[in-house]
Amino acid sequence: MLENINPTQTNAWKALEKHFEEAKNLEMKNLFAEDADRTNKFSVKFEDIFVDYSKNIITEETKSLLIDLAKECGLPKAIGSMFGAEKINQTEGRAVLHTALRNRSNTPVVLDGQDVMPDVNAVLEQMKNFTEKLISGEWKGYTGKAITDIVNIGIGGSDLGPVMVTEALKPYKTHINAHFVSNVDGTHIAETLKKVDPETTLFIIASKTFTTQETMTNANSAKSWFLEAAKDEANVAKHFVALSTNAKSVSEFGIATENMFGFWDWVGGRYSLWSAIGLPIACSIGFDNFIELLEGAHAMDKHFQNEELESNLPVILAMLGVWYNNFFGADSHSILPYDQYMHRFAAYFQQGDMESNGKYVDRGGNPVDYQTGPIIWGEPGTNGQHAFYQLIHQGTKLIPSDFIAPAQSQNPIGDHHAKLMSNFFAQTEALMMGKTEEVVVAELEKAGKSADEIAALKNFKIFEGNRPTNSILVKKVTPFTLGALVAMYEHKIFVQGVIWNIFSFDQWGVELGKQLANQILPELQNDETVSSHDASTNTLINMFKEMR
Ligand SMILES: O=P(O)(O)OC[C@H]1O[C@H](O)[C@@H](O)[C@@H](O)[C@@H]1O
Repeated sequence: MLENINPTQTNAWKALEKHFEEAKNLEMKNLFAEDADRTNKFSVKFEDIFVDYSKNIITEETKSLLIDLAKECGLPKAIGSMFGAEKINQTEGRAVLHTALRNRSNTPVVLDGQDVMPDVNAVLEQMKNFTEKLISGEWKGYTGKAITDIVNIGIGGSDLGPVMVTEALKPYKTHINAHFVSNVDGTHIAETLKKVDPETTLFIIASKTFTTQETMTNANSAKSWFLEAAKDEANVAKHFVALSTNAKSVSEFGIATENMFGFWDWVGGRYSLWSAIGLPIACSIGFDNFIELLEGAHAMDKHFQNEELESNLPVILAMLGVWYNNFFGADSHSILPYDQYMHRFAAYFQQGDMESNGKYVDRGGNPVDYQTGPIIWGEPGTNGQHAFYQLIHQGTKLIPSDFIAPAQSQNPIGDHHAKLMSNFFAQTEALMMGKTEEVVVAELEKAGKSADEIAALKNFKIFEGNRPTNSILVKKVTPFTLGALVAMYEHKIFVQGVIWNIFSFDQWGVELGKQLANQILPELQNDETVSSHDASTNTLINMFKEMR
């Protein structure tokens, strides 16, 4: 079990507070000037991933105190508890075993006296058979045609992972086209159905609980649309499969048990792309590539489990995050992939991180008196540069950022990649080095500005610099590397949850809105004036009824 340790009461935290009083004035460029070996000291190479974290406001002392904090908060034991199948998702009484889904070494993972690996392998085998039949065209639709399109209907963890990965690995795409419907807004399903043909489309209904309003509504609409063409209910079996832990509701929906791909309550929704929820990924990039994705994640799992904390990637990234979040007061963290295919990566980790660590109650059940999970955001470079980087460079907020880029482009056209990468390198350099008054003035003089003009302009053109970044350079975004990257961020989130003394694997915060929506829905289904809510909500509902 995870211990209940208030991080702020540890010796390491107190030492960090003291250390911060000096460290907050450190200038990274001076640290580089003083130590030629800095990048060597503050970087890790793992497989085809190079993480340079030397552009952070840290010294060796900072790092060692952060590692002390991790130890004092019981991190090594907590890692053992997760991999050891202890029920560390305490508020739901569940183990946290997404690592078992990609346990390619197949060593037993024993939960409640039973090895879960035979079940994991059986579902993988079922996924393999299905994927191969679908891709080869052996699986036929109701008119005897092969399937060309899949539509995944799911939301949150049953959507974001598969979307992110199928986009990131598009260069590995088979001829199967993958579509994703998540929003209950009818537009999402309507626009998707315009693109597909009922004879050649397979719907994958993805929902861990199989009760989620959005997914069930979209699934029913898809079924009606399909039956308009296919008529006979018996045809549903050829065009609908389910990914779920809830066999009963799946069969009530009309999907045969043999077309259901199961997983277990020890797989959290936002950690489920490695499970049956990954079926659209396997259909989209082929089963062998899906296995490569699992292999990459497994390699990172082993690194996380076995590597010393000092050179352990998820631990380092997590502790840097704690440094900025809790000592510098940074309230957000941006993820900036310089890879167009990774355009949903930040969105994916918005759920991964914010649903895991957006909590104010500690493991003892009491409100925390320190900051927990940051706001996660980001867009691909270079688009972000022309949108929000202004604020990262010259705003009043400190925004630690992860820059991610592949050395090899999947589309090496002309000098596109060199240009993209020149921006990747330039941005982190600019964020650290800034631009001094001296340089600004010299530039303005060179441009022929008068002394008055220079005085009026110069402050706007100065960049303070000293803005922290991590650079994550990978050889190429392959299934293996992507798997490793995703697992790296997953474990980073786990480490931070351990430090912040919160439960990272429940998500009670999504319940209240759902409950209230369920109460409001019947009120929208008649024309009566509503008066059961607060004045604002009543006015809005009644206005809606008038306007519709
Ligand atoms: O797969 P399901 O059960 O449809 O849940 C979809 C999503 O629902 C809620 O928003 C949360 O519980 C998420 O974690 C989950 O991913």
